Amino acid sequence: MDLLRFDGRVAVITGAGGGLGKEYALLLAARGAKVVVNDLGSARDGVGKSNFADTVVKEIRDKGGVAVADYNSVVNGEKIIKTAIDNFGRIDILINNAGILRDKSFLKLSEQDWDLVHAVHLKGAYKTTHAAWEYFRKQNYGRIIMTSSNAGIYGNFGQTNYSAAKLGLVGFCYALALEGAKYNIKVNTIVPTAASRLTEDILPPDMFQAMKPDLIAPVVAYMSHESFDGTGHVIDSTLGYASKVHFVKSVGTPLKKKPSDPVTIESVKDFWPKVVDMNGAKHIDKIAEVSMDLADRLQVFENRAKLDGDRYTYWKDYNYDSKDLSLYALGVGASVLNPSDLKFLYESHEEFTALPTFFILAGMCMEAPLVPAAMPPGKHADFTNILHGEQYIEFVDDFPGTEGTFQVRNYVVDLLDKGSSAVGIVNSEIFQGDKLLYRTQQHIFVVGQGGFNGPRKSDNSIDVQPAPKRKPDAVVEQRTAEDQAALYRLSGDYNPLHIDPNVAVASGHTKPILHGLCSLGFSVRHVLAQFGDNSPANVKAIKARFAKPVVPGQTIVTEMWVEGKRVHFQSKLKETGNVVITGAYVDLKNVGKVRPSAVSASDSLASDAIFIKIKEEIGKNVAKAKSINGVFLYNITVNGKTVKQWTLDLKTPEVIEGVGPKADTTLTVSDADIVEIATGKLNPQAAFMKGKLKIAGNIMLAQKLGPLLKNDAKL
Ligand SMILES: CCCCCCC[C@@H](O)CC(=O)SCCNC(=O)CCNC(=O)[C@H](O)C(C)(C)COP(=O)(O)OP(=O)(O)OC[C@H]1O[C@@H](n2cnc3c(N)ncnc32)[C@H](O)[C@@H]1OP(=O)(O)O
Repeated sequence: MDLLRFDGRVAVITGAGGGLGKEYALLLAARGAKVVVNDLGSARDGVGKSNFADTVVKEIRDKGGVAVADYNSVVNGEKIIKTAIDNFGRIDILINNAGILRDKSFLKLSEQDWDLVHAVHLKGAYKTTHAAWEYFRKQNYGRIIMTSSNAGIYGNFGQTNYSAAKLGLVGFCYALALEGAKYNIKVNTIVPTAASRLTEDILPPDMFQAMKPDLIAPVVAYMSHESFDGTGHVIDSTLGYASKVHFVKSVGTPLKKKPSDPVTIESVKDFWPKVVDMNGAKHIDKIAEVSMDLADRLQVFENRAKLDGDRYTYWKDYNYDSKDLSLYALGVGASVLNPSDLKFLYESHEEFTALPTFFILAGMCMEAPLVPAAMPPGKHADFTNILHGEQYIEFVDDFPGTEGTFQVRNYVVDLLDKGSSAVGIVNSEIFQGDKLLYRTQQHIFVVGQGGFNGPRKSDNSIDVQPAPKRKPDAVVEQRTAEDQAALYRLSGDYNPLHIDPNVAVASGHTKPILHGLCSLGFSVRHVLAQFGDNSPANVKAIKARFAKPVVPGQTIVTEMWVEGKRVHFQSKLKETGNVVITGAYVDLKNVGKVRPSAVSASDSLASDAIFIKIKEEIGKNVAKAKSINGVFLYNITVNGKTVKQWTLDLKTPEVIEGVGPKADTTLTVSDADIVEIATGKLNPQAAFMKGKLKIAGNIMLAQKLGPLLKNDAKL
């Protein structure tokens, strides 16, 4: 990297007779700047005189640098700037470093102590800066450094005068940075902690030794360089470390429940914990954003109150298109390895459609803090303590299409007190124009925030239903991927609990957990494929409770029971046996053919059809395929005796038992072709491209079968 040089630049450094100022002067001079070494030469209380500046100038000159000494007080800042102009004809860099202390506890602090400290730090910086400003503006170039202090930012006992002046410099820097922006004048602030005349008997001796000013000088020099583009930054630096400091503002709260309520001293008291709750606090960059931010929050508040009086209500628009559907389907485990999933993944598929659970997303209200706002005084809800407890969706009109815009009304219907925890019940109604398409209900479990004497039950709650006490009618298992939550979150639930290990641990988990809706998406796919003809439009309603967390990578085992048009289900983890979804059901319009759960029914049917044809072609007896956990076992028999046996392993983590191409679709479309592919007479890729074959899964199956069957045909 090229050295950052200051050739041709003139720097004025106040208080440069020792400590930090001296280091700045030495470093800038060594890199080619002409330097005005200003120092009044007094002790740290501003009393006395010495010739420190000459010593520094000599050191610079001895090393071949260019410098002049200046003994004016910063209170006469214009004289210091004149020294630069008289000697070097210009000024490019101004480092306001001079300072004094008059430390006393506030009771003993005199007005003179106050004024003197302000005169040197704040007024001194004003005087030098004001004098330099006209030059900076004319030449369209300037670099200004203010010097603040941790005492100003955090306050320090016995330094009320100094703390006030030092924070004043931060405000000065922020405002001046705005005024200088269009003239290429960058104004920044250093918050140094270093060994200097100001700190020598304040810091412990060991620390005093380690806090060398020369570790801070490069930071200040960089911020003074022409390549430095930042402005309005406050940079804390010590011990060779630097960090940015800025203010943050809490999310805050309206001080009333509804817009029509008055703000009273009591309501302020009630809402105070939310006023000072710093979870989700953010930095605001510009003064204009303060009012914009407030307007946004008040808008949410107004929206919340729309239509529903006392309820916390929030209206929003929700847009989606085919890409959202495919991304969601991938997030809940659909895969091209599973031919019957293609219609959820491929927008050109002739049956392309959304999974029914996709539509739950419109009702998820991540952007408006509905449950947090509904919490009673002294209780709070945020991403560190909420868990998705239950979910319901009910389609009341036609199944929605593959793209659209909805108008969504979300509101909290009840806040339940479960003793140690709270449960917020959030209803959503999803409209297109005036038409209600469907509704959802979420139970948001707020860990540890109960005990506010609220109701335990709600008439508005759509409750889970226990599964029958008999062996399940079907079981489907599917492993989730390690990256499942990382993929699922891209559908809009960016709760860090699902990806950030630190947040997960802070919320009491050992690692990030899967979104409840992701596990639900898996299980509902299983139910749909098993009993719903794999047709989302066949679904009327879905309900589930998330009983235990799932970790990405675990295997979801969905157990199903058919009772009329209701398919009860529960989901277990294969690895632990834990039941993770309970009391769940899918209400169907029509229950499809009930398929045996142990065999991948549709794949088996497709391959059976192939075998019948193969039998005709090769004149051999081919036994029916059997499937054990997705591995097909085929027997070639001659005169009742097995002469050859082979397996076709369709099992991948993503292939689901019980889900495959619909047998009838497959066979009517490509019956003869499959045989031709299997016996190597037809190139499946070409057939697919010509649109002759529509279901890619058959191609996969035939491709795998082809070589095997060819060999078998030779028997
Ligand atoms: C603001 C923006 C909104 C966005 C929301 C969604 C954001 C998402 O990113 C968040 C997620 O996806 S989190 C992941 C999915 N959820 C989970 O993993 C939760 C799993 N469940 C559990 O751990 C426990 O059931 C647990 C901890 C929930 C409860 O266990 P326990 O404390 O042991 O409860 P228990 O003693 O059994 O019961 C106490 C009372 O609570 C009711 N209850 C239990 N589980 C519930 C649940 N899951 N949902 C709703 N209510 C539940 C019980 O019925 C009982 O009440 P009562 O005595 O009145 O019957």
